[in-house]
Amino acid sequence: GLHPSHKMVTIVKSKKFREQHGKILLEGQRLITDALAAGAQLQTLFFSTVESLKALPLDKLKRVQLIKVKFEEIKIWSDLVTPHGGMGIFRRPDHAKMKYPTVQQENTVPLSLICDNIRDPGNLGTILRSAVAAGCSKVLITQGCVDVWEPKVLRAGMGAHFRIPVVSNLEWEAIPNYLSSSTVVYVADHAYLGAGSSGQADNMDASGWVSTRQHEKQTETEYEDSDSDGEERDLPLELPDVGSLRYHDNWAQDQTALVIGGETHGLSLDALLLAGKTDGRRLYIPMSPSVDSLNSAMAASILLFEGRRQLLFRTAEAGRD
Ligand SMILES: C[S@@+](CC[C@H](N)C(=O)[O-])C[C@H]1O[C@@H](n2cnc3c(N)ncnc32)[C@H](O)[C@@H]1O
Repeated sequence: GLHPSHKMVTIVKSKKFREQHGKILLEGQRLITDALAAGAQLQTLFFSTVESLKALPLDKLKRVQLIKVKFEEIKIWSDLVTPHGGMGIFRRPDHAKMKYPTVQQENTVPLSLICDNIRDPGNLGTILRSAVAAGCSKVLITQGCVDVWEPKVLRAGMGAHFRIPVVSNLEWEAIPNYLSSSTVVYVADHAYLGAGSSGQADNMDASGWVSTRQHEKQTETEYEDSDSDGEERDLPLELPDVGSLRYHDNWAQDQTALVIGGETHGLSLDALLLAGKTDGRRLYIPMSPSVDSLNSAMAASILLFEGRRQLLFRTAEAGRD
């Protein structure tokens, strides 16, 4: 029969357990090492050979419950093809208490990523991996997204969770608390709406919204889901008139945040409202007319690397005079 730990691992893999007990499961030597280096707290480690233990920082294993199991058992539990280095049960990391790699911190640009309704774990992990590679300073993840500690997200993230602050489970109202007050929020949108009347202060009423409703079709299809949590809320009578820029136009100037929408739900109304409030724009990657939209992770990568390029270029320009 199976080792009693089998049940334990199966349970730790469930979202309910992660939420109720504040624990996560990490597999493989690389991820476990990354997590330990960032200060995540390992509680229980399942390992199959003493060899695999040696690859881990021994000083960090002092107060850890070590459980030796047969390699065959780890293979049954693991999502990895070659699950060397075992499986560790960690306390769910608190971004405020983590220590991220210095080389990563030295290479960030003032670019934050906000994930909105990303439901697919492979996409979310891929997006995190790109965000780290593009030198984002942090990633904010709203409640409409898949759990960032789900094994598939961790696997696709390739250690991204332990390289920059990833703040998850956020309500939209809390997002501004994680952005400096000068941050301009841009939203990735596969629909190109033209310049809109954004920026033309004479069209705006006192609240900063403009009162033209140019894009009837979009307001009906894209935002149907924005209040599906059953909560009654006062929607603005008009959508904020947030105009579009192409991704290669100048947008990343100073403190910048980028919102990426989900696979089926797209952008939320909250995202657009925040873009409107901060004088941001929609960002559009021009596509062949036969294509409706790009995959969320693909769009995120293109925009993040372009944002990085623009931010670095501006810094270089400023440094010259
Ligand atoms: C698959 S698309 C969303 C499609 C969804 N059915 C909808 O109606 O909104 C996923 C997300 O990727 C981003 N995206 C996709 N294609 C894009 C493009 N060409 N330009 C800018 N962002 C794009 C947007 O943030 C979008 O919400």
